[in-house]
Amino acid sequence: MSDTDFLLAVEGLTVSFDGFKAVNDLSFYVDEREIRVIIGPNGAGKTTVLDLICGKTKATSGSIKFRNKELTKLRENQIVEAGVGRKFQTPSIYDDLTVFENLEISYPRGRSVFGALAFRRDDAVRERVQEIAEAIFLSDQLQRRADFLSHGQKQWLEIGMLLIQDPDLLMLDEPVAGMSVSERIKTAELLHRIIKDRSVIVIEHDMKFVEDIAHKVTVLHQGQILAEGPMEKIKTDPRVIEVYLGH
Ligand SMILES: Nc1ncnc2c1ncn2[C@@H]1O[C@H](COP(=O)(O)OP(=O)(O)OP(=O)(O)O)[C@@H](O)[C@H]1O
Repeated sequence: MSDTDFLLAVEGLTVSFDGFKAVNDLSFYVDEREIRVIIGPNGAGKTTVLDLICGKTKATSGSIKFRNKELTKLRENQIVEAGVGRKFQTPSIYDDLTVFENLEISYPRGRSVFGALAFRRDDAVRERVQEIAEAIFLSDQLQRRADFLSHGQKQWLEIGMLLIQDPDLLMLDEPVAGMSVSERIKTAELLHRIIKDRSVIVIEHDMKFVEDIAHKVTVLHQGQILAEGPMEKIKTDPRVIEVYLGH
């Protein structure tokens, strides 16, 4: 297949579990600096799509090109190194560490194998932690143990732990589940700010939040695309209302 200008090009992607095609000949394309939201009923294949992109699940057939690099042949850690970050539904932060420490341990390991310039790196790490903490609304919580944070703050911290690795594509599975209204608004703000130099794919069920963030919405149904486009169009699409929004 030819090279594309898209950040992510998914083509003919299929995964079959014991003959059941959870994702079935799926193709979609994500632009640079785009927020793409994937919606659809339970079991539509949304989480499986993210699992395929990050290499947690191997495709049966099809292609996933990220900056024209084929991801289906790579291992999970190679996909992370290529610049793809993934946040799962349940936070995987270290409860007994502070916010600072959680961010610090997520800072990507330097290329200097011998630890040269370590003291300069420390400064760089501190600066970067500070910068990320500000972006995720936690700069006044740096010395707080993570288990004392609110549910929403924990979600932000985990986003911060991915952001500190500076991924070009960030994938979030229901990031605002369980958040208060004001936390949801701040999360939308956060996403709009971080796409200055990356793209984001979000799985979401909260339609108000989808409206606030999505540049484009992809509606999945039975492992295939039912509809795709801006939210204003998706909202009024009779097929989407029938299988999802109307419920
Ligand atoms: N490892 C697996 N083995 C067998 N079946 C699987 C596996 N992973 C997912 N499935 C099936 O694939 C289908 C799609 O699941 P998936 O979790 O991707 O849906 P979803 O759209 O994310 O749903 P939800 O909104 O409920 O999270 C489901 O029928 C699920 O049972």
